[in-house]
Amino acid sequence: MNSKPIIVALDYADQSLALDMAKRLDPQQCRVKIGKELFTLAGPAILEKLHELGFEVFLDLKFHDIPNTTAMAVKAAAQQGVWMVNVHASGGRRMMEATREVLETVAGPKPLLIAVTVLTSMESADLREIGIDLDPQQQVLRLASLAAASGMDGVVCSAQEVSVLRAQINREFKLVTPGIRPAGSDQGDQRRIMTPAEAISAGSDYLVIGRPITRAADPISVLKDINLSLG
Ligand SMILES: O=c1ccn([C@@H]2O[C@H](COP(=O)(O)O)[C@@H](O)[C@H]2O)c(=O)[nH]1
Repeated sequence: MNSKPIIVALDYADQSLALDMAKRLDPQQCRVKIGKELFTLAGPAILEKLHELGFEVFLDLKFHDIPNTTAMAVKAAAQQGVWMVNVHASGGRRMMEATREVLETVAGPKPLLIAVTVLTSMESADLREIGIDLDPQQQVLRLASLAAASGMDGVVCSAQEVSVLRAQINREFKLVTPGIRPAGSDQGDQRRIMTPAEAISAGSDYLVIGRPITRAADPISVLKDINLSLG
């Protein structure tokens, strides 16, 4: 297990709430993630503020567009100094390869480039409705193998697929898993879930956790307990 596997999802409708939470968190204990809601509200300034607080930031905008547009968006993210950025694997090989190639033109440290496979909120019935007659695990395996062949550093998947992926893909390939729910916490809109300790023992590299921490009465003690549960 890496020394800092938790990524706290700062999903807030107000940047001051996100920054208040960030100031309570310790950058030695976790990384943070900015998603569509907060980035749309606050823009790149929020990244700068989190960097000033000492955090490594996962910019979770899940880019999905034609190759040139996606590559330029990834380049812009890299220029903001983010630690991790992602695209949708379903954008295809040429799109992912374009994002890998564009990072070669960026000076300085490069972000981890990660592809989203099947959203953790989706189950078989959701896939069927969009014309995919595979179960989530089969579709995750298919997209993860395409992502690896297209030069990605890893994938977003659910922890439920991690042990199967670990058996097939090299150890350096990062497995980033949202849909993490400590025992007894509300599942909400997530469908393919696992507890933090189960996800780590299955082989997840990074656990993305939002509401179970940020909506808790005492977020810092929840984060501490989760870190302790990982051993
Ligand atoms: O497949 C995916 C990809 C991204 N996410 C993001 O992770 C967090 C999870 O938040 P919780 O509150 O712990 O459910 C959220 O920001 C999602 O946008 C995901 O859940 N699943």
